[in-house]
Amino acid sequence: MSAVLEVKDLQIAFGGVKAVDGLSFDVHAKQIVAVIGPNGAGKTSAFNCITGFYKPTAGSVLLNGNAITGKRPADIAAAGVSRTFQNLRLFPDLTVLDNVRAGMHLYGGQSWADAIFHTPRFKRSEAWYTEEAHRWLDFVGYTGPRGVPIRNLAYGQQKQVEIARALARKSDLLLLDEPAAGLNYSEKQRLLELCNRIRELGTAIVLIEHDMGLVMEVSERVVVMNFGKEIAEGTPAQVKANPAVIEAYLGRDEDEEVPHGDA
Ligand SMILES: Nc1ncnc2c1ncn2[C@@H]1O[C@H](COP(=O)(O)OP(=O)(O)OP(=O)(O)O)[C@@H](O)[C@H]1O
Repeated sequence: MSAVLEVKDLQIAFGGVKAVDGLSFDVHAKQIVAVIGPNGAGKTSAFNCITGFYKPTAGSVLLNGNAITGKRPADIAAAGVSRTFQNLRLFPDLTVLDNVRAGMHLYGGQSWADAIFHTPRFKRSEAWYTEEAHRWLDFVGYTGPRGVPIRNLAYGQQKQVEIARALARKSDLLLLDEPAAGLNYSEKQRLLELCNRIRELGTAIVLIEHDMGLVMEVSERVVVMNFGKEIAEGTPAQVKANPAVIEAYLGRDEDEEVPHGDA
């Protein structure tokens, strides 16, 4: 079976800094791949290249065998890539429901005329968007209020809504940038279980994550970056035992976790 995502020798430089310097990995349907590495290793820059927020200096990105390298973020999203952000990017004044609905208009098929004249087609599809939004909020296990502005919610709830919004696009590939950051223990457990249910939908997941307990439990493969370079790739067990990985984390910042911890 061909890969959902193929990243080949991806590179991006900012002035003299090679933020990503030769990253290659594949992700297949129903696979969860983690990208780990110390702060500043280049993980988010890699996500930004894959999703079109940055134009790679070299290398290629293929989605279901088709090159999406350097395309605009909206085109890459429409092609089937959804993402969440390290610092949430929701519309703070829109309601929970409208934030999720906003994620769906990419593939809505409504015309301006439908929207202006509120045609039956428009009303039908608006009702459908609302139903779908509720369905995805249920799917992620969101139990908070749905008609209030998102800015009123606790951080963990906002993160759930961001994942619901990404899922509502029904993409083949979901990129999660530090989904466990700021979550408490039980929220992390629910996230782990959610990742497994997303996998069952047939969606491929790539996650950047510092919580090594979560990474080791949820991922099939782990890609390790340090100073822009890919220093290891393998199963969680292989990566944990890799001397280059242990070395990279020993030179880490105080607040980073070591991959052989079970936290
Ligand atoms: N837009 C940019 N302009 C200049 N330098 C950048 C830009 N984006 C990233 N960098 C640099 O690229 C390097 C990699 O940063 P990046 O944010 O990708 O790392 P990261 O692995 O995601 O780190 P963290 O775990 O802290 O989020 C860093 O040195 C960073 O300062």
